[in-house]
Amino acid sequence: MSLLTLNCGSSSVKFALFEPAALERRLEGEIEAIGTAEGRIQVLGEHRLDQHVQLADHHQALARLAALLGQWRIVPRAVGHRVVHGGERFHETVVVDDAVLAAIETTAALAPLHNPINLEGIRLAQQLWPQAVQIAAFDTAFHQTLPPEAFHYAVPKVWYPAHGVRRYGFHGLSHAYVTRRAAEQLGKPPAEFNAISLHLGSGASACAIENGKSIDTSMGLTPLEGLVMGTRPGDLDPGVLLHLLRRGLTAAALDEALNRTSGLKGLCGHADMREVRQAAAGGDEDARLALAVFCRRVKKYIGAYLALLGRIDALIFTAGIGQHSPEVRARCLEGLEGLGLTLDPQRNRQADGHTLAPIHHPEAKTAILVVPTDEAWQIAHDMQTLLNLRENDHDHA
Ligand SMILES: Nc1ncnc2c1ncn2[C@@H]1O[C@H](COP(=O)(O)OP(=O)(O)O)[C@@H](O)[C@H]1O
Ligand SMILES: CC(=O)OP(=O)(O)O
Ligand SMILES: [Mg+2]
Repeated sequence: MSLLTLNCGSSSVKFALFEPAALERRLEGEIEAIGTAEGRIQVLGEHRLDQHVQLADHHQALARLAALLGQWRIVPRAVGHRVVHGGERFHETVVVDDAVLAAIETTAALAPLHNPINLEGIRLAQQLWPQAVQIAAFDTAFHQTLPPEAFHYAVPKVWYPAHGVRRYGFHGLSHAYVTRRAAEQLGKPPAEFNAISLHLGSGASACAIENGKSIDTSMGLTPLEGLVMGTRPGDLDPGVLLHLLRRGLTAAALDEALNRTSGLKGLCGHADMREVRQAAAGGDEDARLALAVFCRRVKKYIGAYLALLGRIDALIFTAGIGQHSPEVRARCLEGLEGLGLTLDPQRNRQADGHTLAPIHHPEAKTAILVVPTDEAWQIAHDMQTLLNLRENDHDHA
C-alpha cells in the first residue's frame, strides 16, 4: 500500500507515489493548466504518460488521477497534502479530522493563493480515496521553532493575541528537506548544522538555520514578505499600503496587486525568471532592473542571516530559480567573498539543477550548494513517521 502525496496549486496538482519502507518513488507527475484548453497530465516512473487533457477544475483533475491509479490497481494507504498555512496550531504533520479542517479554514484568508485550494484538495481526496488516511503537512510547521524576537513584529502587542499577527514563515517542507540533504552531504549531524537556505521559486524565501532549526525566515504573517517573487513584492514599507488606501484603492485591489501583479511581473511584465533573463539579455531595461532588484534583495538577506548566525556550514540554493539559474546565483553572491562565500564559476555553470552540487571555490571557507528540493519526499517521510507512530500506539493500546 503506497503513500500518495499531493501539492495542489492554483492551476496545477503535483503528485507522487512512494513505497513506504524505503520511501522509494514509484511514480510522480503533474496535472497542469487546469481550467484551460492547454491542460496536460504527465506521469514519470512506473506508468509513463503524457496527455493533453481538458479539465474544468481541481475536482476533475483529482478524479482523473484517481481513475488512473485505479486502472493501475494502486490503492493509496494514505494521502499527504501540502498545506501552506497552518497558523500557530500545527508544529508537525497531522492526521486530518474535522477540527484540523476547521483550523486550516480559519487561516485561508492569510494565504489566499494557496490554502483554499489545499483545503479543496483534502475534501476531494476524502471522497475519492475514502479508505485512505488523509494527512496534512504544513509549510509553516518547520518555522514553529522561531524565537519570540524573530516572530514578533514591532506593532501594538495586542495585535498578536487579538489578530494572530506574527511571523509564521513558509516553504518549511522545502527548507527542512534541503537542510537535511546538505548536512548529509557535508557529513555534519543535523543538530549541529548552521545554514542559510534560499528557496527561489515562483514564491521565494530565505531561512536561517541554527543547529538544524529555523531561527528566522523572510516570509511573515503571509507569503508576501521578504524576497522578491514572481508576482509578489516581498518587503514593502507598510506606509505604501496606507498611502494607496487613502488614495482610494480598495483592500481587494491591493490584495490582488500584491499577490498577482507585483514582484518580477510588476517590474517588467514577466513573472517567469526565464523570460525575465531572456528579455534582460535582449536589452529590455525593465527586465534588467527586475533582475537587479531580485538579486539585491537576496544578497541583503544573506548578509542579515550571516550576522544572526555568526557562522554557517553551508549556503543552499534551491527551487526553480535557485536550482537552474547560475546567473542569478552569481549575482546574489557578487562581492561576498570577504564573508567566506566564494563561488567557483565553472562549478556554478555546470551544476545541472537536478543533482546536489557543491559550487563553492575549493578553498572557500563556506560550502555553497545547489540542492534540488523535494517537498513530496519530505511529506512522504513525515507521513511514514506519523503512520508508524500510530501503529505503535495501537499495538500498545
Ligand atoms: N533554467 C531556468 N532559469 C531560470 N529560472 C528558471 C529556470 N527553470 C525554472 N526557472 C524558474 O523557476 C521558477 C519556478 O520555480 P518552482 O520552484 O518550480 O516554483 P513553484 O513550485 O512555486 O511553481 C520560475 O520563475 C521559473 O522561471
Ligand atoms: C508559500 C509559497 O509561496 O509557496 P509557492 O512558492 O509554492 O507559491
Ligand atoms: Mg513551490
